[in-house]
Amino acid sequence: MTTSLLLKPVQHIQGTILLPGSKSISNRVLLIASLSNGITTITNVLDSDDIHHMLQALKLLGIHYQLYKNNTVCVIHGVGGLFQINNHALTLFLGNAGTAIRPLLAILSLSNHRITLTGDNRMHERPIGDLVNSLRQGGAIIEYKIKNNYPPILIHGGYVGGKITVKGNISSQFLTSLLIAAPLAKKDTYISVEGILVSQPYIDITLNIINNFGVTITHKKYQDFYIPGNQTYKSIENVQIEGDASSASYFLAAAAIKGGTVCIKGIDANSTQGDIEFAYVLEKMGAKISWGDNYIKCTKNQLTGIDVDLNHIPDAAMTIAIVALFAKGITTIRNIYNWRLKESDRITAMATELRKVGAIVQEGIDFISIQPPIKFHSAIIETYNDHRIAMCFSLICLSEVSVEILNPQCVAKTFPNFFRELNSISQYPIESL
Ligand SMILES: O=C(O)C1=C[C@@H](OP(=O)(O)O)[C@@H](O)[C@H](O)C1
Ligand SMILES: C=C(OP(=O)(O)O)C(=O)O
Repeated sequence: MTTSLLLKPVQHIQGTILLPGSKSISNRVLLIASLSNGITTITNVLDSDDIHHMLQALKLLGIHYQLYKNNTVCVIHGVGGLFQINNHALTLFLGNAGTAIRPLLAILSLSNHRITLTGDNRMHERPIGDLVNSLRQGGAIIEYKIKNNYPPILIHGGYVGGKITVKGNISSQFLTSLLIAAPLAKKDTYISVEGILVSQPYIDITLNIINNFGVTITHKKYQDFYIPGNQTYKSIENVQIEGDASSASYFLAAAAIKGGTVCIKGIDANSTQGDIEFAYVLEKMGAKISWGDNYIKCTKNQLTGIDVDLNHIPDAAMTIAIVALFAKGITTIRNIYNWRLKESDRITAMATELRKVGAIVQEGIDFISIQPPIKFHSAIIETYNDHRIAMCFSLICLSEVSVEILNPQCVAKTFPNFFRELNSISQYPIESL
């Protein structure tokens, strides 16, 4: 049965949001802490589906950890090397978490066993062939269980490193996965990136975390990477996860469209996440942004459409497509082909739903162009089981019409409390209370 959530028009936006931890950082730190040589205490861990899938997999792989404070604190007992797997024929279900299945594939290719990685239906449509090809170049034996290039996959191990190439144009998560595995490989690894590398700031997140766990990777302009093998990640006593910059985008946008002012706590200009750049894009569109120590503030102002390449911030870029509805003139978002390969075909999904609320939308293979509606249409929004479509379209309640969001629970992938948080900064007209 499909459930739905009706969001009534909001009159004003004002307040403070305390951000949950970053998905990208949480899953990387949980994995690397598990491979490290001691105990790591991680605070502000995100409590969401993507992280539960990683934690469940780590448990099945023999990692001991304790969770506290509603799963936001995790004490991990690292194994100081590869997983010590007792059950040699495991199946790990990873939902639709790209940040779980892809790095785990690379790490599990380093030891010998029979481990199947699988996920939900959409995961079986998300390509992983480029990563498998790179691992095979380094000796890995990996089989596709249903369809070539897609999960589920069966890993036999055999990966030793050496000279490999990886394609950069589909997902940066492939390179991230190779980088996380490389220090534990028997041989030194040389990775050469073929073609353009998409979503580059996520590589900085990876390099930064790897570096914090005591391993240095050298590279030339994100094209050629060198990683000595036979290394050990060194556990860190305490790691504090930054707030999630992609999740911040919805509240920054809400303020820009309908504020008042919203103060977002948990990130600032020093964030290691590329999606922090969203605030600068919003500023370019006209919003008033100010930065402080561990917070960003955004205040409403007249918004104007822009023409931008947002390849580097694909997740937060979706929120710009919604801000475009409230801006003067046309907004074009370019170089976003890989939107099509994520939780849904996000270019087609966004175009379809944006048209429902009255926008005139042009969709290309790698761009979307949005002309705002003269008058908003109240609509029932299909969310395609994509958390970001649900969170983006909830902002339609900042127009003069209500919006109904189908399957609102899908936000649990990265932000289970999203609607509660949005409500906490929303003020309603007296008559709708
Ligand atoms: O490495 C990461 O944490 C991520 C990288 C990005 O994916 P792509 O590199 O596939 O664009 C992003 O969309 C995803 O939500 C998280
Ligand atoms: C693309 C996303 O997720 P994943 O980490 O599964 O790729 C996302 O969160 O928008």
